Amino acid sequence: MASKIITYDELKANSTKDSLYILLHEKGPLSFSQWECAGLLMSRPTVYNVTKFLDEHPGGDEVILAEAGKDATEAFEDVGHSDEARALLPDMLVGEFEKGGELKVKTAGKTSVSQSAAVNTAVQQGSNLMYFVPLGLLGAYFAWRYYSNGSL
Ligand code: HEM
Repeated sequence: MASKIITYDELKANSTKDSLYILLHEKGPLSFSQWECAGLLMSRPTVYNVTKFLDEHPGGDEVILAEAGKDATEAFEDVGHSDEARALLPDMLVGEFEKGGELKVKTAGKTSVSQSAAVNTAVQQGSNLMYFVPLGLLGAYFAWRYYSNGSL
């Protein structure tokens, strides 16, 4: 099926209440857990026109507006939208997002990327501690045995 290609500029140009496009990675015919395993390889970045739906959205218009000009996939999936919610998407379809446009979306959202990098570093440091604390205790134990044997 030939699909319209939406550029990053078009996505940005439609980021108000009067005209709002949302970028979502369409998961295709797989169920969510299968899609999660297959990761982004199986999904296609797709643009939807949600302008008319904004007032009807059970989660309110602000949460969707906050995703304007960004990749809304994570926000959309985090909510755990029902199959009924997903079934509404085809009627709002505008087209496929331009290849490489995602890079621009990622650059535009740099702060959140660096924030998650900071979280990753913190988690990594936390798991390093998990190794160092027991190793340190073991070392202290042997040092104690060595010195206490020596003094006997
Ligand atoms: C075109 C995209 C979207 C559609 C078609 C859609 C549709 C729906 C529908 C039908 C519901 C009712 C519950 C359900 O059936 O799952 C819902 C709830 C909700 N949606 Fe969306 N949604 C969209 C995008 C978003 C985005 C981007 C967010 C951002 C966080 C969001 C946040 C929420 C929240 C928080 C609820 C829960 C409301 C509640 O139960 O109080 N939605 N959505």
